[in-house]
Amino acid sequence: MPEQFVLKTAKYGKDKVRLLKVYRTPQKQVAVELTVRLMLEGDIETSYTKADNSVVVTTDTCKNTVYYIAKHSQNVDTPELFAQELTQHMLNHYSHIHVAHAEIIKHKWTRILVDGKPHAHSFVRDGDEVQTVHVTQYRKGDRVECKSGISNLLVLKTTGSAFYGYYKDQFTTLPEVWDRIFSTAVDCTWTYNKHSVAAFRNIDFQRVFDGVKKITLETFATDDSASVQATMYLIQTRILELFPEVEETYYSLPNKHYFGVDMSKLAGGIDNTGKNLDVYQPVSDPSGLITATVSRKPKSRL
Ligand SMILES: O=c1[nH]c(=O)c2[nH]c(=O)[nH]c2[nH]1
Repeated sequence: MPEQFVLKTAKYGKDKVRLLKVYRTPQKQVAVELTVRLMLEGDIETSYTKADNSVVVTTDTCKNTVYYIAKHSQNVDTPELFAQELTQHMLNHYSHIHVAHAEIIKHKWTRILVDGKPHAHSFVRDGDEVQTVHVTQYRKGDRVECKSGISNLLVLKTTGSAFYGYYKDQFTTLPEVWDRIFSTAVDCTWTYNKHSVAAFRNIDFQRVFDGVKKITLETFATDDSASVQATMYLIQTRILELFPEVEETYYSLPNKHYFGVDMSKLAGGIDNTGKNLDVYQPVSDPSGLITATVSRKPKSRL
């Protein structure tokens, strides 16, 4: 190997391992559909630098392991726990693997309501959003890190959003508005501050997920929004206030613009402005993109 080069990072595994797990009881059945990426790091350098395959736990084995753990786990419905069971298995079985990552997308299947009651074994895809999880487990210190999230949660409000008072100079053409459409596709993640395996597995992940989604939707709906930035920060601080086990939140909100259609030259002139504005054109690009990470302040040392 040329002496002047160094292998700086190396990580490999299987991506897009898709599975449906069904838990059956006489009363009802539970369906969980996941897409899994399982990635490994460790003493694997020589497989890259010396064509030494003896250190390679094959990506095919990674795929088999996902199905093996899914077969035996009681926790596939809680992707954080299932992910940690995957990473634990890899660290237990392969002594030269020192870091394992399980990234999971949980697809939405909601029970169909029949006469108002959730059906025992039939489901509908009733939203575009997915639940996301990235668990990283380190052999060193038996440490678990977890980033849970929601992706592609589409929302829109038709009033209760303004944008004015922003910085203006000769490059500014945007008109100020006191009432506009606000629409976005929420992408967010949050991390937990419990890093030992035992403490991690005691977190009520479903409660946090439900709470984050509720805060996101209710704050979006009710905040008299001064900007995407201000509404986003309000959501993030409310999450940190309600869930002490959450250390940090990251939000990424595209500003999906809806502009009023100019009808002044249509059919002799139609007023679609001001109080008469009710026909909009969705403009998919370009779109604003607002992001922020909000975390707890480090505790000051006494
Ligand atoms: O909420 C907003 N934040 C911005 O930073 C911005 N910029 C822009 O053109 N429109 C908006 N809206």
